[in-house]
Amino acid sequence: MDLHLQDVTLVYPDGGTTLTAVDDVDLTVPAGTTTALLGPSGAGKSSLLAVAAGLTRPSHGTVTIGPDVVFTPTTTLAQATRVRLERIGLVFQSPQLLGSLTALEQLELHAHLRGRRPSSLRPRAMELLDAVGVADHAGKRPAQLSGGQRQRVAIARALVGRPEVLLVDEPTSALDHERGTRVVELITGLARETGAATVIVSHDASTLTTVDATVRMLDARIEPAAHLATS
Ligand SMILES: Nc1ncnc2c1ncn2[C@@H]1O[C@H](COP(=O)(O)OP(=O)(O)OP(=O)(O)O)[C@@H](O)[C@H]1O
Repeated sequence: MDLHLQDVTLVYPDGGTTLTAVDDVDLTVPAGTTTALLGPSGAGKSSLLAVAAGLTRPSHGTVTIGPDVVFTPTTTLAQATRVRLERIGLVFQSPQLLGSLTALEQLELHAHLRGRRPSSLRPRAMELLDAVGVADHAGKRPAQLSGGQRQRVAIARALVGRPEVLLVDEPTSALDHERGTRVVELITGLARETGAATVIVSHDASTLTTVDATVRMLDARIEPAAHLATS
């Protein structure tokens, strides 16, 4: 399903005044494609991702997945949580894995919480761990994995619920250039395979050689940029 943000504005209270973190943004991400969101610190990238994820209600505008308007200024916390659980995969800057679970168990628990049938969980979880190149480490806990391997487990975990939308915040910030490029390549490949409309927030344009489109945020607004994949 396509992800569509329409006329999205996000205003934070800021002491006695307000701060507009996202200002009237329109963004469409077609199903199965990856859009990179670039821009300087403070431009509003994480704020826009938080609105797309239903973690923050937009002050104005709507977020749509396929034909369904999912987030508006009046969406309740319960409604937003349900949409996030059922339709959206999130990967945060730090992988946020549970210390006591193995890599395989991280995925199984995640899928279970999203109501997937137990019989289908393990094969799908192993398939995804294999796709991100950590199948050999399925029985290891986070402390036994490298930073890059933990990031890969987090990406696999976000996809195990078969989300229609995948939102990834700074996946390469802790990685060197080569590993960062490979992680972006992995995400764009998985987006194509699974059909997830994917957004990657990044500081590092040099790792984004495989994305379908890139847009730049500046001072809370978005400006269209070149299609990297064809350049
Ligand atoms: N919870 C909040 N309350 C008030 N202001 C906020 C809040 N979160 C972010 N801001 C402000 O909103 C603006 C946009 O912040 P945001 O984190 O979205 O930018 P960013 O582009 O993701 O930056 P970075 O690349 O440094 O993560 C900044 O001016 C920031 O100070």
